[in-house]
Amino acid sequence: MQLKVLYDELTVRQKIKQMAKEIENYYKDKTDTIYAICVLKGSIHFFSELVLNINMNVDYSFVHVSSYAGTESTGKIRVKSWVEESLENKYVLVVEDIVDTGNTLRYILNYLKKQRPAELKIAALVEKKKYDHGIPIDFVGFTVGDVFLVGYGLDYEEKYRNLPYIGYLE
Ligand SMILES: O=P(O)(O)OC[C@H]1O[C@H](OP(=O)(O)OP(=O)(O)O)[C@H](O)[C@@H]1O
Ligand code: HPA
Repeated sequence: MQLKVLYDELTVRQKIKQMAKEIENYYKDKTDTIYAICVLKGSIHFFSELVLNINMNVDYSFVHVSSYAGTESTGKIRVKSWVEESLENKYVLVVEDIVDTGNTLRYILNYLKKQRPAELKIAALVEKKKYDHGIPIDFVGFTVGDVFLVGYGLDYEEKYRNLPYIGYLE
């Protein structure tokens, strides 16, 4: 398989800055603190870059879930760690690197909703339109079709996560 660049480093960083401004504008009249949840492992770089560019108070939390084998979703979500604090009355922003089948996000949202946050919003660096996942994403970076992406946190069998750009395997 050959690795090709889809969005170079500058394009990714500029997009994340733009998303950070959108997010800031959305929250600034609602709350003084965003409770951002990073979905590990894939969202690590997006999360870090995003919160560094949001000019308001952001509390961090992490969930670690996985469901992929190679390029296919197994459909079974394995939870490796979960949020420990109460989410009650918090302005929760779930930060995902990619929404593909939507299985991961659906699972996460289902549990987070039960914790009665004031609001539950979603930011995704990439939304894939291969399936109709049916989940409205509030803040989207890039929209792609049927292509398997790597880099900027996205992996293929744990490889390529640390590429500073988003590429695809052909
Ligand atoms: O919409 P879906 O089809 O569920 O795909 C999206 C999820 O898949 C990837 O995680 P993965 O399970 O590969 O774990 P990782 O984040 O540790 O790579 C990605 O980081 C998303 O969380
Ligand atoms: O395109 C992808 N790349 C890496 N991980 C993923 N998880 C869902 N879709 C993808």
